[in-house]
Amino acid sequence: MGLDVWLKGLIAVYFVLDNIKNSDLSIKLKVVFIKEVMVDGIDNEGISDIVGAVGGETSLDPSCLGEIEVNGNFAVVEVEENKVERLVDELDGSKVGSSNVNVSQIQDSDRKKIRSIRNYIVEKNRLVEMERKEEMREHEKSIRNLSGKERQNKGKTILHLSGKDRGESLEGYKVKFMRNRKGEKLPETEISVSDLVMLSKKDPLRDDNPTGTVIQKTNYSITVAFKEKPPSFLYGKNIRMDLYVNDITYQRMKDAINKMIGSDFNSDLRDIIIGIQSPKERGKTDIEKWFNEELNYSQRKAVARALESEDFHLIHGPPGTGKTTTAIEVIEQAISRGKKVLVTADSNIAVDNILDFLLNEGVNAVRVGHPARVTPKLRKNTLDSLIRDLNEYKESQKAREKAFSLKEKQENYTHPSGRYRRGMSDKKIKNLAEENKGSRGVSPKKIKEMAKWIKLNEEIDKLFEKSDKLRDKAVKKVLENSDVICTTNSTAGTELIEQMDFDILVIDEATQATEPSCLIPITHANKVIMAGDHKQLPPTVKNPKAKKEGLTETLFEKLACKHPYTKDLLETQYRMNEEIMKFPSKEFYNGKLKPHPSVKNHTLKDLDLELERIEKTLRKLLNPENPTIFLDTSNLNAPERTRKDSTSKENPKEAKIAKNITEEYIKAKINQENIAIIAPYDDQVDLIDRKLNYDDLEIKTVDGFQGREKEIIVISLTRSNESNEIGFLKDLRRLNVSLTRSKRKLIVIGDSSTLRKNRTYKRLIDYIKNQNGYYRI
Ligand SMILES: Nc1ncnc2c1ncn2[C@@H]1O[C@H](COP(=O)(O)OP(=O)(O)OP(=O)(O)O)[C@@H](O)[C@H]1O
Repeated sequence: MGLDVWLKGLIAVYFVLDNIKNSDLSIKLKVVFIKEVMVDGIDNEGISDIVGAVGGETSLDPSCLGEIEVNGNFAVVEVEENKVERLVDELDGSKVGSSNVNVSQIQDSDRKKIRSIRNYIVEKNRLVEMERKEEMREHEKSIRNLSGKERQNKGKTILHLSGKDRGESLEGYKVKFMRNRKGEKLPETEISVSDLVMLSKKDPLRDDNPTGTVIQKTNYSITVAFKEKPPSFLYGKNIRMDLYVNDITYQRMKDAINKMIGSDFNSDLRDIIIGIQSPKERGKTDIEKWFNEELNYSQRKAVARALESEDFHLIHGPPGTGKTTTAIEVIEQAISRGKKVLVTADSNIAVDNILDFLLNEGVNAVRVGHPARVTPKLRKNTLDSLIRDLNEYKESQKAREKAFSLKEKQENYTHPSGRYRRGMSDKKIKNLAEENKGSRGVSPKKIKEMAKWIKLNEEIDKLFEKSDKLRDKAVKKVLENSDVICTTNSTAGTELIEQMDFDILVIDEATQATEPSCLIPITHANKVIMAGDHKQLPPTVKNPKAKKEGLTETLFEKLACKHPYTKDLLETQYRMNEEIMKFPSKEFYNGKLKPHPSVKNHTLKDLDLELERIEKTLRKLLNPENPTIFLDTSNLNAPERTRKDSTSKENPKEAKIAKNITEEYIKAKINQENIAIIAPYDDQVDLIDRKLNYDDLEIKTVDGFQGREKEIIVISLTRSNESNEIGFLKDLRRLNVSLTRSKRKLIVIGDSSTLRKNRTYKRLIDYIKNQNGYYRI
């Protein structure tokens, strides 16, 4: 038996059956030390592409490879140790399939770390994909289960449209859609400016139907911008428009997750996110000048500590404590230290809110995003608008216009299609034309025409290329000259800022964004400051399994729990009367909230109500000097009910009470804009909404009212049943949001016998009783 042994390390063992000659069995045992290399930058390539690349691009035999594990855009490949150097040398920078890859050896000490990164990437991609599929499923289900007409009645579809070409602009190729019948108004619809829509002719489920963004809407027309040239069927009749799912955000989340393995991601930030490293010790920052002199102690402390931190800092801002105000000071201080700042939030509204603050402070900020999704008054600050003033952009437009006019001219000549081309190359056609010759049965005249077409085409291509380059230059100029770039988390994944790096990223409303969503801007950042409140509602996740498995746990919350010292609590609130504040402060913020003196004792009394107009029996209840009221319906027999096919709840008697209270206040000359009615359930909101008809009165779900405030808030808790079920009222973050929206008066309507079974609700009722605000009806 011949035995060869290399005993450098005992990792892989090959048994090679050797010299099998009749019964003379010889076993050659070869022990090979195996190393791992990382192949980073693959796109859709798989194991066979990697094996193929080793065979094709290197001088190695692929049999030197062991196990290959592909994850997203990287792969970990086992290789015989003595081949590692050659593999890295020869494959690094070359191609695997159609991707250029970086190849590096994985050091033994890095192996554990890489496993953690790999697990994180696989896990987060899985959750994002679950959620993406859920959204698609919901959309498809609705299209399958409802007729076009039914969807139109629900405001999700518009039927019988016909498109008109409205040319090309920065927003893309524009098509204006109107009803087939001239002059017919559009039906009432949810589809509005900035929505993504899908257009179809016969089958709204075809996956090649074009999608675009609504850029303008009137009573008679909707104009949509398409990124790609739209198909001509849109200019026919009976086109259908459906509200669609925005898939690009999911793609960007996955791209950001996959980037965590490569050099594109700051490794300290990555390791903290993944949980294998702790945030670093802070430096020391002296702040000589405050941009906002009114900042209170806890806000100043948070600003200083945010500037001092090396990697992550969290500003925990309970309701009305000035999270955004504090974040603005951080940004201004950072700019004054010569830093470049990226500011994001999950929603366009939140980005516009912080941009508005910044512009009022005179900060040089630009908004990146589709102008249709930006508040009209801020549109002049969008990138699209700012580049228009630059010569580069003007030149780019000129080149584009010229290209289009050449395209028109081109139509006069014969297109070198298969029929006339007959296998001839462009060069050959041009040569023949110069020599005034025909060929392959094509006349010299046709050859000349085709040559002209080809030359024009070359000119057009050059013009488009020039136009794109000039436009890119203009974009770069605006972005480089701005101190701050504001955009949504999702749009931080746009190619416009792909190459940019920022010293500091500020994410506002960070507890409303999923972790994968925050990763998109973090790929550009060296340090991250997040403002949010994890005691309020988390981001909405539709897939119940993804929710259960952690997609609602935000990065803010994860870091706040794991590294509490990275977090500063803002303690002074500028919204609620002290009596309204006390209960949520005790329950959710360890009693740390303090009312600013300007709000501590404010009540409805300051608003000059005409109380004599309020019905006598209700005067005590609506008493302006009493800030918190609980109206108990337990003696009233006011049960909840469930609509057919609905998972939501409604409570007609509570709806009636909410209506009466609100109308009494309106009678007493409270401005409608100062009141809101909120309820945890959609169906209850809908029921109340149908009972009241005031233009400026807001009736919203609790979730939809997060981040907002009113002088008076009426809450209808809705649940009332024999089994004392309170459903998703059990999520106390929802209770926290409900109780912290009002400035001067909070009226809670609910059935104490159902609610009291939950200890927190019981304490709430007892607290209001103690404040003399409890009434049984
Ligand atoms: N130091 C301060 N002095 C005076 N007013 C302040 C101060 N800080 C914040 N405010 C005021 O408090 C209000 C809430 O501030 P801001 O919008 O920054 O809070 P927020 O925490 O982001 O709000 P929300 O809880 O609604 O998300 C604003 O009207 C703001 O001007």
